[in-house]
Amino acid sequence: MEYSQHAFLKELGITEENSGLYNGKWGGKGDLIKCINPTTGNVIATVRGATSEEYEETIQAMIAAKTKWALTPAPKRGEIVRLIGESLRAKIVPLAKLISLEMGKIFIEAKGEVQEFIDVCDFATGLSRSINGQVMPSERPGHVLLENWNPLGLVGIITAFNFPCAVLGWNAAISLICGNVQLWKGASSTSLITVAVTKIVVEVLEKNGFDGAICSTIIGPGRTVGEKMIQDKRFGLISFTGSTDVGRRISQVVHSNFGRTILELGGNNAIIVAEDANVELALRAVLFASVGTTGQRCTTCRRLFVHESHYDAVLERLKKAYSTVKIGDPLVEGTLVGPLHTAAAVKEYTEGIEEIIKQGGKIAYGGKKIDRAGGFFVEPTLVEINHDAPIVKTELFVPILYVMKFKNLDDAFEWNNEVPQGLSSSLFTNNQMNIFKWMGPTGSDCGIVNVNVATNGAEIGGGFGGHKETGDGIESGSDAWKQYMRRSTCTINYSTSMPLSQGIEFGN
Ligand SMILES: NC(=O)c1ccc[n+]([C@@H]2O[C@H](COP(=O)([O-])OP(=O)(O)OC[C@H]3O[C@@H](n4cnc5c(N)ncnc54)[C@H](O)[C@@H]3O)[C@@H](O)[C@H]2O)c1
Repeated sequence: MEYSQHAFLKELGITEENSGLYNGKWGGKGDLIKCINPTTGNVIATVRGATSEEYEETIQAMIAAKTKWALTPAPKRGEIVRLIGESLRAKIVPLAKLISLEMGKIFIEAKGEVQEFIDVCDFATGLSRSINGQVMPSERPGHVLLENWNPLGLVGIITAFNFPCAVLGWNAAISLICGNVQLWKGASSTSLITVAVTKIVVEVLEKNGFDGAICSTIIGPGRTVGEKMIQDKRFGLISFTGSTDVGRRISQVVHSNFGRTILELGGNNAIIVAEDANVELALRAVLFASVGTTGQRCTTCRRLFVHESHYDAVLERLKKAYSTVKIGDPLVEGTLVGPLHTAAAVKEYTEGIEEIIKQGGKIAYGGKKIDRAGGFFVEPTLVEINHDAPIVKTELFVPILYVMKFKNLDDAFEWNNEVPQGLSSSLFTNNQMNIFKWMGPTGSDCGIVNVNVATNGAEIGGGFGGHKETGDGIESGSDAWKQYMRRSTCTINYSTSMPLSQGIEFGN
């Protein structure tokens, strides 16, 4: 085991063998999970997952904790979330190192991921003093018509491997100020990060006299623990971040029980470089958006549409940029591209390359697995291919960028929208007519519609989410909080008469 080589693990309370369940107390009597370092392929440490009995115990602990938390005034809940943000600030370096070590993204991006959680905590703290309902004019004399928002109760949060810390934050910070108790299931392959983040969060709750079960965590496979969660009608919301295939299953199960979901699923994001674009700006954005996080962001740029007047130059410049990108250990300064997360992802990459060639694609740069002492490394890859090749319409969760030429901007808009996914999209242009068209009804059909900015790297103040097969619901900023609460419309009669709405006279 590599455990002893990484001194920062101790600062996070990680040991060689860790408990994978927290519900007010630590447990975990289930299967042993070996946590792998994708840079070396070696085991870092182990986590013991939870059993079915422990799942039920956890739900009972959450139910027991729910009323006190729901009755705690929202600004007080906001103060707890602020303190969680402070604790994350204090641990940002070791936590970011752990994210690099276990997930594989470079340190600077890992630090940004923890910062994102901190930012959402700040946002949610402010929000805890401003979540509000409307007061509407009543049509009846002596009546008040208003809406009131209450907590949902139990919220299930299931997250993906690629943002093993921030996605919890997007959900948890908002859900907590809304008065819910939560059960978090992270991806099994990032279990050490789940344990470390849980320790930081629950320490704040316990120090401040709250039951740690408010933020429960369960570690285990999707097909067992995840399935239990989605079939459990006691959850008022299942917020799921992950692949479209799993999201489809979750949608079917939860919605068949009339449950509520937030589904943040796969993307297939495009950047369009128009004839009048600032090409230098676009090139910088494309590089970050296509090779950043080794192509494993939901918002990674996978399709690049370049106006024919810039096509050859852009492709040449990209080839050059790709050839200078430093690939290696994500914890070493200067590395820009770390490993893929798993051996399975390397297989997805090599099989993807074979399929691309079968479908007429031409490898313009890269295309090969890198043999590097046990690690899961591949070359970031540029491909020339037709916009409507079937593979272009799927999400390969690896660093492969399809580069395509267009003549008319309207065609590029149409191609942006022709895929089943609808997460993020960017247009590089200096023409205001293009900008407003891009944002309007005949423009991009995505949830994130950018101009002269990359497809990735969203700010937390805006609502984050997509459309079509990317799922529904938004997380983080804007009015995402409404999804974590139950709206009630309340009519209050403060008169001594009983007028009916719509002017109905009943039995008078
Ligand atoms: N739209 C977004 O905001 C967003 C953000 C991050 C990642 N993603 C997407 O996530 C995917 C990559 O992540 P991944 O490989 O971890 O995804 P995944 O779908 O394989 O797993 C996600 C989570 O679902 C759990 N799970 C699996 N089967 C389940 C089941 N039957 N019931 C309940 N839970 C189950 C897993 O254990 C894991 O915790 C990509 O498609 C990416 O685009 C989307």
